[in-house]
Amino acid sequence: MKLTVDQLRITLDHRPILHAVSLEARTGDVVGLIGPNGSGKSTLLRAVYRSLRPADGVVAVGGDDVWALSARAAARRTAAVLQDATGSTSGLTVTEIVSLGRAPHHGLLGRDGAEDHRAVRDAIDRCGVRPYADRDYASLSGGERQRVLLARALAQRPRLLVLDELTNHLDIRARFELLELIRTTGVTTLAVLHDLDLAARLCDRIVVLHEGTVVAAGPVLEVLTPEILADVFGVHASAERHADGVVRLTYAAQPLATGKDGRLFEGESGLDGGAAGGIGVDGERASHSLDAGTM
Ligand SMILES: Nc1ncnc2c1ncn2[C@@H]1O[C@H](COP(=O)(O)OP(=O)(O)OP(=O)(O)O)[C@@H](O)[C@H]1O
Repeated sequence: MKLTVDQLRITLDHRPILHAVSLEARTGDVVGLIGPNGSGKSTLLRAVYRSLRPADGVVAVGGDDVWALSARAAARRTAAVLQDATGSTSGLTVTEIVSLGRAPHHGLLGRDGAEDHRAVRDAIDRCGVRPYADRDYASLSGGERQRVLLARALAQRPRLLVLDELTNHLDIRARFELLELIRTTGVTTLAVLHDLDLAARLCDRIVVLHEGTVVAAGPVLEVLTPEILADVFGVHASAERHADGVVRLTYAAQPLATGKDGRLFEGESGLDGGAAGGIGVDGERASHSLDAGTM
């Protein structure tokens, strides 16, 4: 299902956090949400999965405003995997946790039917958690837990998947496996990612959030430009599609220099003060030289 966020404004504790944010994820697309710490990514996700009501603006999934749907109806469409969001899991096994994903589909009696069992079995197998399906969830490692939480989300058979730093605890192989899995689900996905290389690999499109405003959105190579990477993330970097079809980023060894007030000095990125993103860029040059290195 298509996700549309239109002119979303969110204020928390009298502080405007999101300023008229608009974005779109077409049906089946994997859209990456990137931006520096505190730029508003998690807040935006909370609004998308209907845990935070916006002051203004609309979040629509499949064309319906999520706040016009019941919480249950919205949960049948959208599943979220959040950072360290385990909820109340004490004493539950992995299979029981994954089964919780079926709750929005249950009738009044709340009993699991054949379809529920199939969805749980499928999700457990797809996410590779079968070897510890009978273990106490609390006894799992961080990476194992993250797989289980993805399995719970997939058991929900959502039409929109919302992921907040899903790959945090995962080793490099597990990251690739999980990202590949997400791509093969065909479910529309909005994923917050800090690792820009992973974002470039996983995503059809990328949205860059900076200080609560969308400063760039579009296909990976159109968005991960040296100017955006310097202006928003404060690094010298460039993205390039390699012969194997994978987009990789090359970073300079050091970040851009910052002044005493935390503002970025202009390095070699050729930015001017009016560049997209709005970080103030002083006219001075960084005093150090930047060696190009590959990560
Ligand atoms: N309940 C709240 N009251 C006031 N400010 C809040 C509240 N929750 C979050 N914020 C602030 O909103 C801003 C955006 O936070 P958010 O968690 O959405 O950022 P983020 O981009 O997800 O950051 P990170 O990459 O560090 O996880 C931050 O400055 C944060 O301190």
